[in-house]
Amino acid sequence: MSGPTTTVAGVTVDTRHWIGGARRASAGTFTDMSPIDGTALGEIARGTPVEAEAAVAAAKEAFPGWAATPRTERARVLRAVADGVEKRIEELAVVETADNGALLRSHRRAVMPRVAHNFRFFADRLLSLEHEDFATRGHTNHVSWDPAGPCVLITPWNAPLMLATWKVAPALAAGNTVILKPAEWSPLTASLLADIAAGAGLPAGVLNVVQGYGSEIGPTLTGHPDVRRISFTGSVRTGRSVAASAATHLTPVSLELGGKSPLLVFADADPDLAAELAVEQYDNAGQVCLAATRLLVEETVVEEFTRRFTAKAARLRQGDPRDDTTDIGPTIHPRQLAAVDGFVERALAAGARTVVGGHRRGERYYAPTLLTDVAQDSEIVQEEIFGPVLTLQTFTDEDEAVRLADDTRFGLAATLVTGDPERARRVTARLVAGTVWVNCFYVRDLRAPFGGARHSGVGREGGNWSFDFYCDLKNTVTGPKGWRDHG
Ligand SMILES: NC(=O)c1ccc[n+]([C@@H]2O[C@H](COP(=O)([O-])OP(=O)(O)OC[C@H]3O[C@@H](n4cnc5c(N)ncnc54)[C@H](O)[C@@H]3O)[C@@H](O)[C@H]2O)c1
Ligand SMILES: O=C/C=C/C=C(\O)C(=O)O
Repeated sequence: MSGPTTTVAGVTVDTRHWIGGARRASAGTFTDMSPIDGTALGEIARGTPVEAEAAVAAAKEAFPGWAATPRTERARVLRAVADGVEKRIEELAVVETADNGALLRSHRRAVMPRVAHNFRFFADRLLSLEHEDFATRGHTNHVSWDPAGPCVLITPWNAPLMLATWKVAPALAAGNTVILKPAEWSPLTASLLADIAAGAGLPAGVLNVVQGYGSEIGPTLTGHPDVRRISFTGSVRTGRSVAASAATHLTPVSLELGGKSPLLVFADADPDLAAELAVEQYDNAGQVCLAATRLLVEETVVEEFTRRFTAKAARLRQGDPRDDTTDIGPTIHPRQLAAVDGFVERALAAGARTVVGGHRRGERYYAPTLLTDVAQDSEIVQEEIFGPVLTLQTFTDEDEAVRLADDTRFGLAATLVTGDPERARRVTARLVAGTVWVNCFYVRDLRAPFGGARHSGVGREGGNWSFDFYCDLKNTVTGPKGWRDHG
């Protein structure tokens, strides 16, 4: 099992780093376990600062060539990567499910197609990047997006390849080179991406993948003087240390962090839609940064809402994520399960009441849970749990709804269910959130900005915002005499 490759669900995955267009081992390894049943999937190269340095050096060396590659050629290569992903959707899906325990049917139908779309979208966007030129007293201002340099991209385990490629694609499109550091609980699809990118003709050193524990290699990457951008998705705590480390060289950082988003259900809402959207929050066993985990329901409809919610929740099937009839899979790691359990135990001890669930199912699964009788300032309402645990609170009017919704340190997303468009406009304007969904959830258009307010993050990615982040914007001012008089 400690060879240079491992076989997962019939797919061969190289377990070494990918640096400068070659595979490279480390002296040590770590064991990658499947959340489905705890089987060891492989011994993964455990990066040290030596490999992290080598990856930055490779990215630095490859940068001038890739930056000078015409946009059309960069776009062509990224589209070839998208084609490569599409050819291997089944393999990527089965490996990702083995590695992070999210539903196989979602990986097949939605997530891996989205991975391909990430590449195709940013390839297209690159070719349409245009700013108008502005004239100032006869001078012309021309804005260009220059490649910035090596980018460090650090990603979490809850949607490994989707979140990695959401950064890798725009960073590469922009003409940068990349050092990708996948999460240690789900490193496998990043290694497959390296194979796919190489097969698509991405030159050596343009994409590098270094595996290992964040605490062991993260600081070398984030505090490196040759790194020009850092994009991080993960917890608030790690985000803070990434930002502190980036400050050493004033490296610009984009942070997509945690959330504790509200779902507001007004009395004028379609009751079935409200319950449907609420139950959707158990997707991926609640391990979704955007999840609306705080159900805020107008008092007059809370009984009906609870009845419908409970009926729908009772129909959810929890079990093996490879089974097509499963709705909710395992928690990523027994340590995460213990953390979820701890949150619920403490909430119950503080007086919360269980409406649904409230317990483990064996060593790897946590039952979908709804708790009520929770205080606004309690841990269960204020802290991100990252498990299938929702809280239910009521409000009596719009003001109280907004006050409760905005009263955490987060601001990633909010979902409203209402039949009144005027109310939707009023409430949306008062919510602190990077994304507000009205009568829907999780609909994503890559042209839109994505990110969070307050502790949910810094900056926005998506559409041109991604290029604004990954590029050094340059304004060129040309004098009124133009070129003729200056030879
Ligand atoms: N806002 C978003 O877009 C978004 C999306 C998905 C997940 N998340 C958040 O991610 C969290 C769950 O993911 P997680 O548990 O993997 O997060 P995490 O912060 O523990 O780890 C994220 C990544 O950071 C690395 N890391 C750890 N220490 C580091 C250090 N000192 N320097 C550099 N890198 C380091 C890890 O190895 C991993 O690759 C949740 O808080 C969730 O809300 C946010
Ligand atoms: O769990 C978090 C999911 C984040 C989603 C995105 O970043 C996206 O859809 O691009």
